[in-house]
Amino acid sequence: MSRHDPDQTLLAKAETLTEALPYMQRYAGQIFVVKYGGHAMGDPVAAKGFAADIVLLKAVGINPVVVHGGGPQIGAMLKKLGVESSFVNGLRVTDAETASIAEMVLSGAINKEIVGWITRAGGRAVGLSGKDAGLVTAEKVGGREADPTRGIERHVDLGFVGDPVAVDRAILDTLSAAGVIPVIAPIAAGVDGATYNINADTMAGAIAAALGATRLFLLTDVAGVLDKDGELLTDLTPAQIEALQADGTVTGGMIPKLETCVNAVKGGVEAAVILDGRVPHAMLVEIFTAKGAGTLVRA
Ligand SMILES: Nc1ncnc2c1ncn2[C@@H]1O[C@H](COP(=O)(O)OP(=O)(O)O)[C@@H](O)[C@H]1O
Ligand SMILES: CC(=O)N[C@@H](CCC(=O)OP(=O)(O)O)C(=O)O
Repeated sequence: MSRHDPDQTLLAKAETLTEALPYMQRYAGQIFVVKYGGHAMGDPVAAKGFAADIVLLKAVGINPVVVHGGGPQIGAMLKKLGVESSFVNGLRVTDAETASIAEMVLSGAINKEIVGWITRAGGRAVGLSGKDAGLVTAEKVGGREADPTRGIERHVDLGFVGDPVAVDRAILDTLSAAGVIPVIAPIAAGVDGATYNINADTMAGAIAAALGATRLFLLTDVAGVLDKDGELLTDLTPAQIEALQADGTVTGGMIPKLETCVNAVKGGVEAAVILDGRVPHAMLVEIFTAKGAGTLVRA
């Protein structure tokens, strides 16, 4: 066969590229915030694929901003060090020792690992946390939980758990303009100078809203939001999400995730997508094909 004979496989690949072209043109210059969850990053092959996808976004003119989690990895380190840990409504109760271990795992180990993956995939990445260049300022959250004995909610002190209350985007704009992909750990300083541990979904949502991002991607370990029969819900509005929470279809870690999506789209993000970070190139399918992947939340 000559080098120029038509090859159906190659033609299909070329068609994939032409199908992607209108999306590349539409999204060039826009910001996509990608949250990479601790559960999604477990598999090294998937992690490599994730890094290649991020580098591809940058190569076609999109400005990706990565915010990562690491809940399971913090849990493993706390266990190794013999420190007890508990969660209230999906948030880790964080005393001073836990905050320092969370910072070590998130800003130290995981952040640099992701920067390494992106570098090996041919991109240029810089790792930072909310502390760097005053990117994010945190405020202590007021935790609440149900009191089963009295049938009402009671106040619980979550310690050094923070909510992002201000985002200074200057450092992100500088990095993006220099062709660098920012990789952000969900740790920030409070106005009181203390170190706060922030839920990574919440951190990603606040950064996406502050940047006026076109998309917020939350990469996790399920195909998206599932209904009571386990079927994927491909599109949701804030009103539908409220109903899913009220009837108990959505529980556990999916609750703060959907709240983040609702806050992001109400805060000006065009759409937020929850999708499976373990499925190779799920994000590319969602961005560059008509079919899409995961659950898309729109105002
Ligand atoms: N209706 C639902 N659809 C999909 N996942 C759900 C639903 N309700 C609860 N979940 C749970 O939410 C989890 C995702 O949240 P979480 O474990 O916090 O992810 P991550 O660590 O990636 O942030 C899923 O693995 C699933 O167990
Ligand atoms: C306050 C709080 O809960 N912080 C989280 C931060 C990491 C995180 O959110 O990681 P995932 O996205 O992998 O769950 C924690 O300590 O686990």
